[in-house]
Amino acid sequence: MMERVNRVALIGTGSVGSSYAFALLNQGVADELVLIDLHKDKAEGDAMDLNHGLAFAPANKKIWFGSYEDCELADIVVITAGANQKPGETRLDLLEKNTAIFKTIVESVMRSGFDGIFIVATNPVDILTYMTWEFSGLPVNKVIGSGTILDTARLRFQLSEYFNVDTRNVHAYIMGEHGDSELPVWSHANVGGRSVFDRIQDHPDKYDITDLDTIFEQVRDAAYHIIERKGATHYGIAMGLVRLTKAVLHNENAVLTISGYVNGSYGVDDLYIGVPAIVNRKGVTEIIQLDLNEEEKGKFTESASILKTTMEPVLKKYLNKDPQAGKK
Ligand SMILES: NC(=O)C1=CN([C@@H]2O[C@H](COP(=O)(O)OP(=O)(O)OC[C@H]3O[C@@H](n4cnc5c(N)ncnc54)[C@H](O)[C@@H]3O)[C@@H](O)[C@H]2O)C=CC1
Ligand SMILES: CC(=O)C(=O)O
Repeated sequence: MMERVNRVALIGTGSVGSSYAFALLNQGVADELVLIDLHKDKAEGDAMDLNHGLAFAPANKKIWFGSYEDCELADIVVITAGANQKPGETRLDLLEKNTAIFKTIVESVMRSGFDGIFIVATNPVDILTYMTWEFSGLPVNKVIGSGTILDTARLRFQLSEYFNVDTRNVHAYIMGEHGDSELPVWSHANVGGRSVFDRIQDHPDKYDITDLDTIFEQVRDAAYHIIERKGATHYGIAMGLVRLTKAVLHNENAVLTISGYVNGSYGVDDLYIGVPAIVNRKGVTEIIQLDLNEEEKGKFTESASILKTTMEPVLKKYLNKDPQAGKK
């Protein structure tokens, strides 16, 4: 019996989108990839360019420049379209213009008859994931934001440099807003199974607990540092999005820090926010409830409250909804 081919539709082939398409092709993850962008020439040019790499790709794939009708048969629609931060701008500053863009995009995707999984990366990602869920009418498990997947990868990298251990043996999460109010979950961070606190105590000559603050600042502010230098960040998030795509298409039950719908856990209601979650072919099947310490709980609640307050104007304007109303 022939296995059904899987299809990813990518909306937005700018820096993040085209890097994602390139990484997806190189890792041989999707059978079909359709590229869609308001700037049609860019999407068409990318499709042509990527097709010229097929001879060197791990498997034969189909890539084309398409339209919203192609989303009907897509397993996943990845959205990386919209404005990015200019130097000095925060992610939250992008809310108004990107919500307007998302309304058009998500409604166009849904008109095609799409019934797959949305993966959202555009900023502010937590709020735009919420808006995608509302605009689409799909169940919460089928709408996923990249959340703190990139921040978690940045934290693992910084810790791996500090402790001189392979990044893949460092386990630590960033939770909360993908943005300035995010938090490191030190209480569950470990290197090769040994907690970061124990590891620091094991080598007091080399390590100091106060260095963790500097490590976190580097993670939280990484996007600003990169944007100052080259105008955008795209490779890290592109690889994070491929990781998420693979978790869905390969039904992995992978634990990733994504922007998931939280309604009751972590003391938060009716919000998309960065949390560890189990991801498989159905999307997000479980938000993992960690035992955060008091300081972490406080920071998570504060981050959630910042997101709620920030999203108030778009909830009112587009959905006539009061974000403080709580549980649905
Ligand atoms: N979640 C994360 O961790 C990260 C998120 N981002 C975000 O990703 C988004 C994209 O960033 P870049 O790729 O650097 O921007 P970019 O400006 O290079 O690309 C944006 C693309 O969106 C397209 N677009 C705009 N309106 C559209 C519409 N209505 N329909 C279809 N396509 C449309 C543009 O033509 C352009 O090709 C930004 O919001 C950025 O902040 C960036 C890095 C990391
Ligand atoms: C731009 C952005 O969201 C990031 O690199 O984290």
